Formats: sequence, C-alpha cells, structure tokens
Amino acid sequence: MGSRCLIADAEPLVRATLRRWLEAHGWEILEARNTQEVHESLRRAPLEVVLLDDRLPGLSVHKLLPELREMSPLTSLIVLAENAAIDRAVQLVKLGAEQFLPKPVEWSVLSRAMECVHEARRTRNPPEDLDPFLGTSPLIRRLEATAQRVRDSDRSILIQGETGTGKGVLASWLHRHGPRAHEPLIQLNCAGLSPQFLETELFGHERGAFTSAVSSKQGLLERAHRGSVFLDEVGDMDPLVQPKLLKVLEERRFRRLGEVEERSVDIRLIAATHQDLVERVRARQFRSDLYFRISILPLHIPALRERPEDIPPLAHASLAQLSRELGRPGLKLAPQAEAALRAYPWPGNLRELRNVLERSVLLSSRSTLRVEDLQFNGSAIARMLNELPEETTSAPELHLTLREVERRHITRVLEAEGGHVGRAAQRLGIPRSSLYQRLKSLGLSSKVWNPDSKV
Ligand SMILES: Nc1ncnc2c1ncn2[C@@H]1O[C@H](COP(=O)(O)OP(=O)(O)OP(=O)(O)O)[C@@H](O)[C@H]1O
Repeated sequence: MGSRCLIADAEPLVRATLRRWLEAHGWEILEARNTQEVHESLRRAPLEVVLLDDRLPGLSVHKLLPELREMSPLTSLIVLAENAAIDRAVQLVKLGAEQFLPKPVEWSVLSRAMECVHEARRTRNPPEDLDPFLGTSPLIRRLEATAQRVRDSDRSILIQGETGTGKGVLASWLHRHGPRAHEPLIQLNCAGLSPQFLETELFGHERGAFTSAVSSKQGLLERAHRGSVFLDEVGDMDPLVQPKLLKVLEERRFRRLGEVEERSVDIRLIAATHQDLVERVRARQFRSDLYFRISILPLHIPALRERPEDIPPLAHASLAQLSRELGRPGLKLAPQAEAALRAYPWPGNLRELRNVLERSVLLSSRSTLRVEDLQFNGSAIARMLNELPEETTSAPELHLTLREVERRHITRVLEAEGGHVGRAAQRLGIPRSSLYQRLKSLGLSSKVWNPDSKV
C-alpha cells in the first residue's frame, strides 16, 4: 500500500486529473468535496498529505488549516490556489500549510512537492519524548541495561526488531543520552531507495555530476558531522552503496558524487533493521564485512507479544499523550478493555497499539474506553473477518459451504482469543496441532494468529 493522499477539491474534473497522476506515482488516493469530508477522512485513517483547494466549500481555509494542524500534526498540508501572490503564500504557511502551489498545477511542480513530502518523512526525526524502556518485563529491563552500557561508546550500534517496535525511538534515545547529544542526529530510511538516490542523499554531489545536478549538494553525512546518523532499514541498502558506507565507517572518508577530492567526516552510526541480517549476508544481499562492522554492539527490541505484561503501561502512556494532544483529559481503560489489549498479538507492535488507541479515542466520546470502543478494524484479524462474505439476515449461514462456516468460526474464535492458538484450540475442543493443520488447509494466513503463542 502506498502513502495516503487526500484530494480536497469541489471540482470533480480536478479531483479525477490529480487522482490519475498521483495513483500512477504510487499514492493511495482519497477524495473530499468539502471541509466536512476532509474532517471525516482524517478521523478515519492517518493521511500523509492533504492537497487542499483554498476555496473548498465549508470552513474558510484560514480556519481549516489550524484545525487540521492540530488534529493531525504529522500530515503535510499543501494548499492549491489560483491567487498565487507571495503574501498569500506566506499567510497560508503561517497558518500551517507546508507548501503552496498555484493552480492549474503543473506536473513538474506537483512532482517536486510530493518528493519534498517523502523527503521530509524519510528524514523526520523520531519523537523525542517517548521512553523506549516503558514496562516491567525482564525482556525490556534487559534491553535497558544493555542500552545503558553501550550508549557512551562511539562504536556503531545495530538495533534489530520487528516493524513498529520502536527502533527509531531507541535510536533517538541513544543519541540524546550519548556523547554526541549536542550535535545533530540525522535520519534516513534506506528502504526502496535506488542506489543513485541513496548515494546522493548520503554523500551529496557536485555540480554537473549528472544531468539534473545543476548545483552542488551536501549529503546527510556532512550534515551529521560530529553527530549521529540513524540509518533505518539498513538491510535494504543497495549492495552498490554498501562498500561506500563501509569506507566511511573504517576510514572516515568519502567522496561526493562527481568529486575528485575526498572529504573527511566524523559520525556515529546507529543502524536499524527488521530483517535477519545474517540471512541477508548468507543470501549475498548484504556484505559480510559491513555486517561485522555495524553489528559490534547489537540491541534487540522484543516484539510486544513476547512481553504482554508491558501492554497496559504502554497503553496508559499512549492514552496520557493522546489526552494532551486531543484535549481530552482523563482518558482511561476499563479493565476488560485492558484485558483485550493484552490478549491481542499486535503484529504491528507499538505503532499499531498507538494507532488502535488513537482511532478508538477519536471515534468514542467516553473517557473510559470499554472493550466495545476498541477499534481493531485496521488489524489483520478484522480485515480477515471483513473479507468473509456478508451474512444474509433471513437465513444466516445457510448459503455458506461447510468449509466457509468452519473458516469463519475458527477466525472468530481466534479473534476472541487475541490470536492465541493454544487457547483457541481449547475453546474449539481440538488439539493445538489439529488447529494448526486446519489453519493451513483453510488458507488462514499466519497474520490472523500468533505463531509464537503457547497453551
Ligand atoms: N516507547 C514507546 N512508547 C510509546 N509509543 C512508542 C514507543 N516506541 C514506539 N512507539 C510508537 O510506535 C511508533 C513507531 O515507532 P518507531 O518508528 O520508532 O518504530 P520502528 O521499529 O522504527 O518502526 P519501522 O520498523 O516501521 O521503522 C511511534 O511513532 C510511536 O507511536
């Protein structure tokens, strides 16, 4: 799934034209015809970008922009306007717009604007005020003890952990509590970047290095001089760029693209990956010399399902933060809601926990969330349920095949048991091994159950 962009414009033709171009460039598109629909879309799902016509019916753009800024601080707001006077642009930026594009929009201008959005997201620093060691489990205590030991070292650190476990949050903590805390921390996500792009981002280029290099550009390494570089998804780094990174780590030297002279740079590398790097080395996709260099000090963040006792304190911390951000004081969890959160397997880890709570708070007016307020609908389990055929009201289940009924029932029981195969098997009255066989033969993907769960 691509990044999400909302096109907010009253003109169907404008929406259709922008949609076609943006979809062709990998964006997932939502549309809004007025300001009310903009609010609804933002409440339903997180958005990376809103392309906002400044004459959208409903609230004036002067009122809407500050509201959207507050509702969703990480969404990029780009205003499209026919009146492209500079003082107007300045005014809109002051109100919270990130960019201002004159209408009719030229594709090259839009392309640059969307690239800026991607760039800002790739290099955006992780939130600084989160405590990466929240919880009481032995696993998280061990991680804290190891992190405390390595934070003062100047060696590279490798953080491993599933998606959403908080690798970026830990990287930020390591920088802020390390010897380079007063110097910059520069972040780059290496996933999906072509070797040329990655190289110019990291090392910069000289004027004329390639056709579109009309001026010279400083790379991220130079910007991070004396500070730290956080390379997220380092396992995805193109093999052509890997030896150049190794050279920086070993010799502290590099060349900008198209430059003859070498430059020196002093950085501390914090790398992160959700992949098994040893496996990548074995498959010859990651250089072994670079692996040994960056994995001297490895830190592993455990998945949330391995430490369910940490879920309640993490959920309470997220609710306290949401209380502040959304102006909803006293947000709490009812005991059953807390138990439901504990039982869920959280394939998307802390990020998913935060998203589920945010959605639940936005869609409920209660300050103590009950189990029925919890909005797991973005989760793998709920998606599976939604994919199942609708029940007919007159004769429920009669139109279903036996296989479909079985599939539906097993999915429901697994959902009720938070993806826990052992407990689901007990409820179904069959051995765990038989349930695994049924899951396989019914084609239920491991996303709906927790592969590590024990009876
Ligand atoms: N210690 C924490 N306390 C509260 N929330 C957290 C914590 N760590 C992470 N989160 C939540 O999870 C989100 C993802 O964190 P982060 O980007 O650090 O994870 P990640 O492991 O680097 O993810 P990815 O593998 O996708 O790069 C954060 O934006 C935050 O909402």
